[in-house]
Amino acid sequence: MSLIVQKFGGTSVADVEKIRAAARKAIRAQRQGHRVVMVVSAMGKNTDRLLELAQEVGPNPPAREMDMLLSTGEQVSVALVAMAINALGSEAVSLTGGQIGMQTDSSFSKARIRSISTERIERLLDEGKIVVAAGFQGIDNDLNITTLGRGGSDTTAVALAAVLKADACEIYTDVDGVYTTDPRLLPEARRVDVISYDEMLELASLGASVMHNRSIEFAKKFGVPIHVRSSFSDTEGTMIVTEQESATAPVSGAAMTPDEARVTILGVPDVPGMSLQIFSAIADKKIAVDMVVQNVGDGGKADVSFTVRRDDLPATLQALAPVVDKIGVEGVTHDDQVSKISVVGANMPDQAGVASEMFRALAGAGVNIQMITTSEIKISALVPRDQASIALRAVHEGFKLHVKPDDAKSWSQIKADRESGVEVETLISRLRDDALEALTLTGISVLDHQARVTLMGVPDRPGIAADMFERIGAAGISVDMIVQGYDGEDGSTSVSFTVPQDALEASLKVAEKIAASHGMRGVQGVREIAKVTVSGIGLRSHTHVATLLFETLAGADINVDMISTSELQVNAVISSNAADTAKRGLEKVFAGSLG
Ligand SMILES: Nc1ncnc2c1ncn2[C@@H]1O[C@H](COP(=O)(O)OP(=O)(O)O)[C@@H](O)[C@H]1O
Ligand SMILES: N[C@@H](CC(=O)OP(=O)(O)O)C(=O)O
Repeated sequence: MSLIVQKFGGTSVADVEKIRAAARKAIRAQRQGHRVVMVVSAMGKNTDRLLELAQEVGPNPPAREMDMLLSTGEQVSVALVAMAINALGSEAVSLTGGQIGMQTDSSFSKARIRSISTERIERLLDEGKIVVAAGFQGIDNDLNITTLGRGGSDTTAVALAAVLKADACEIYTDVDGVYTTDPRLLPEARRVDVISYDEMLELASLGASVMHNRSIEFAKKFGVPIHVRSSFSDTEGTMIVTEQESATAPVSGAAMTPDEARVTILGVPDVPGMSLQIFSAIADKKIAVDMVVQNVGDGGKADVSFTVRRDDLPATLQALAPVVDKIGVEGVTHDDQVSKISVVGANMPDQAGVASEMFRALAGAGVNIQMITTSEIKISALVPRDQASIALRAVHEGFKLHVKPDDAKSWSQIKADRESGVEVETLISRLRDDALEALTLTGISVLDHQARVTLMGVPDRPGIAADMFERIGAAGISVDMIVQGYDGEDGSTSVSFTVPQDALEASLKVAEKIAASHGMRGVQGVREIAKVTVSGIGLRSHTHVATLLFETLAGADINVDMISTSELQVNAVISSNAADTAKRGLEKVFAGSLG
């Protein structure tokens, strides 16, 4: 008998009528012959209300008590959903996270799942019951209640689908699928039939709140197909699977993270270990650092810029104060009026000019780009917050995301193309019962024979990045990593990018011309660099990967020139002659996580 996991988010159980509608969906699935496990979130905005209540009682509530409080939201809704099912004539049993045997670590408010025991659920299903499980919560070794982080019910659902080897995992929500961008922000956004795990993982961590990013890590790791669909209709939604919708479209989705803050540390001594000191001080405070750009400045000094969530800015500055004093920098600037706009596309690595197209779209809308980072399948630009909405619309329009690509495939076509279910079987056999959410790395690689070009004193105004990368593209040079920092002192920034070593001369020639036409300070070229890449699943949520990378490189006296991070990769550009040492060091450090 097939098994379906159905997850209902807060908006889908916001009132009694919606609870009844959710109950009817589960009953219908059961009457169609499926065994049904529901995962339910707290009603409507209940979690927000509980958070406000805690703040009213006093500042800085203990993390353990917060989880105790927040978990009550789900306890209310599972009981009501089970009652609704019983009232409609079917049998249901509600279970808390502890009762479904959801064992987590003890990181309150962001606990990771260790294991799930399925016996009780299976027994109840065998008895013909619908199991209504509380999303978002678990218990640690000491039976403390933990929560998985905001939006974590998606992760509960996908994890349950994985361990129960469910035939389907349906995420019911208030939109009828995944769109090319948040349809509430951009009504012209298009619903996609299919999106790949990699694309959804990046989009989810870049602001597409429709899915919790860790649920996609799970789905990718264990090959769980996810169906995102509407609670309020029966239309087919979006399938999140290994495959992507189009084999040619350079960009599949765009996202905005509105509340970001930028911090720039000016004049950091350009010697090994500096980044480590800076970022480990911040990591110690459990603050997630996002876009990291290190620009090689003049005279052996570097400017290090990064972004954090706007709420985390005060704590970040506090954590930095002793470090910057110790290492002796020239100054620290910050701006909490910035937003991040990102585009994501699995076909990006095969196509030149995607970055310049994004920069052109932003320039066309008069948007000034303050920072840029690129990685394998995403490009992010930091923009002033008051321009964020026009920036999102501009990139959505620029890449014609409202238009379905000619070669777009439907889920049924993709399914038909699949040879067999073998791949899923092998993935499921990788289930490890003791550390379901443990870090999984897929490789450590070195891309050697690269060169770096840096343009210094780049004027901080709209259109410069677009012009720069269009001219480089027109010269037939393919650019890999791009980073643009922000120094905020004299209003100029610097931009670095990597190219194959044999394209260095040509790149420098174009760069000199660009520098002359925009009155830039100068151009620097470095031959013999290499990009070291750690690849895996969910690397941004496993924040210690970047810290360990810095630590390992600093420990081997290796200086990091450029950095970029994404959900799939952490990249560091270093000198070619240090590449082997770096690779060996990293392989040793990450030995336990390499799959
Ligand atoms: N790319 C996207 N596609 C669809 N919805 C998105 C996207 N990005 C953000 N969203 C937002 O996600 C919302 C659904 O997530 P959420 O409010 O957490 O629902 P739930 O309560 O069901 O978990 C939608 O209403 C939509 O505004
Ligand atoms: N109730 C929790 C968990 C959750 O996943 O909710 P939702 O499914 O409504 O995003 C929260 O608000 O974060």
